[in-house]
Formats: sequence, C-alpha cells, structure tokens
Amino acid sequence: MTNPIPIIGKAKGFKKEGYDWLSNMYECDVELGGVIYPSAENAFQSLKTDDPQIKQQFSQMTPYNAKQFGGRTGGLRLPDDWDTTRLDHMLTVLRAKFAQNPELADKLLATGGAELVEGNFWNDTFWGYSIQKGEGENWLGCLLERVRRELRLKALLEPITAPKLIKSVASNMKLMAESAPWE
Ligand SMILES: Nc1c(N[C@@H]2O[C@H](COP(=O)(O)O)[C@@H](O)[C@H]2O)[nH]c(=O)[nH]c1=O
Repeated sequence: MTNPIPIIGKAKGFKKEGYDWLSNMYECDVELGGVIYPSAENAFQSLKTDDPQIKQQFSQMTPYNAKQFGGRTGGLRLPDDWDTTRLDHMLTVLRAKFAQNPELADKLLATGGAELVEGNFWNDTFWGYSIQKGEGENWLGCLLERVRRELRLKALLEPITAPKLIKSVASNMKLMAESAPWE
C-alpha cells in the first residue's frame, strides 16, 4: 500500500515547495543568550563559539554569510565536542525559533502529521536528504517534527489553546485528504 502520510520538502526542498519558513535560512528573529539573531541559521552558527564578540558578529550577518563563516572553511575553530553536541544545539535553536515566533508555531502545527524532509541540492546527507544522492539522515526534519510534537503536547496540556489544536487537526486532515493516494 502506498504511504498515505504527506511528505513536505523531500522532492524539491522546503523553499520550492512553499515551506521556506521551515528552512533555517528563513529570516525571523531568534534570541539566544541575550543576542537577537536574524535567523535560526545565525543562532545555530553562533553556538560554535563562546566569544561574545564573535556572537555579535554572527548576529549582524545574513543567514548565508553566517553559514559560511561558521562552516568548516570559514576560519572558525569548531568546539572539540561539536559533532556530539550539534543535535542538541539545533534543538535549542528550533525550540527558540518556534517559541518566539508564534505564527510559525501555528504553521508548524498545521503541517499535522506530515513527514518533514529537508530535501537539498547541496548534498547534505546529515541535516537533510540529498535529492541527487537519494539519501540522507534528515536530522533537521526529525528535529522539526520533534518540536512539532512538543508544541502539540503543550497545546494539549493548556485547555485555553484548544481551538488552536482543533485548527491543527483540521489542517492535518485536509493535508491527508489532498494527498490521499486512494482517491
Ligand atoms: N547549506 C545550506 C543549508 N543548510 C543548513 O546549514 C546548517 C548546517 O551547517 P553546518 O554547521 O556547516 O553543518 C543547517 O542549518 C542546515 O539546515 N540550508 C540552506 O537553505 N541552504 C544551504 O546552502
């Protein structure tokens, strides 16, 4: 049987599929440790340093420049434990992004049970799914889904936001209906 769960991003990537706000490059304020960054990407890259001045610099760049500056060829020395801590850092950043931008949290909830896949053409098989290679661990998508579950749980525990939850369930059903393979 064909998988009836909708998949967002796997075929063409978040941006081309109309979900640019799921990308870390999407411009929205994210405050972390008292510094306001212009995107989740800037906030994430800033976690590669403890130097407050460099963190400030990260807050003044475009998301793509932050990615480059924080990248393996950008000149910044990565923390020794980066490979084992980066998933937790990304989770911290994504929690901050959606907690501080409620309209994005609503949109995330409205993706219902859809699988979120950071399909990409830059061969990133760790954070995303390389469309060219046809493989990828898709950790960014997994963490986005985790934050979505956390938001849903939070809504469930707060009766006052019940209408929000109903809205999210309704759009989930709409998504499912739109991509139902049996129709
Ligand atoms: N390279 C890239 C994106 N990849 C992003 O780069 C980040 C990880 O970088 P690193 O710290 O080097 O592992 C992570 O946020 C991932 O989503 N995204 C985009 O829209 N466009 C790009 O060109």
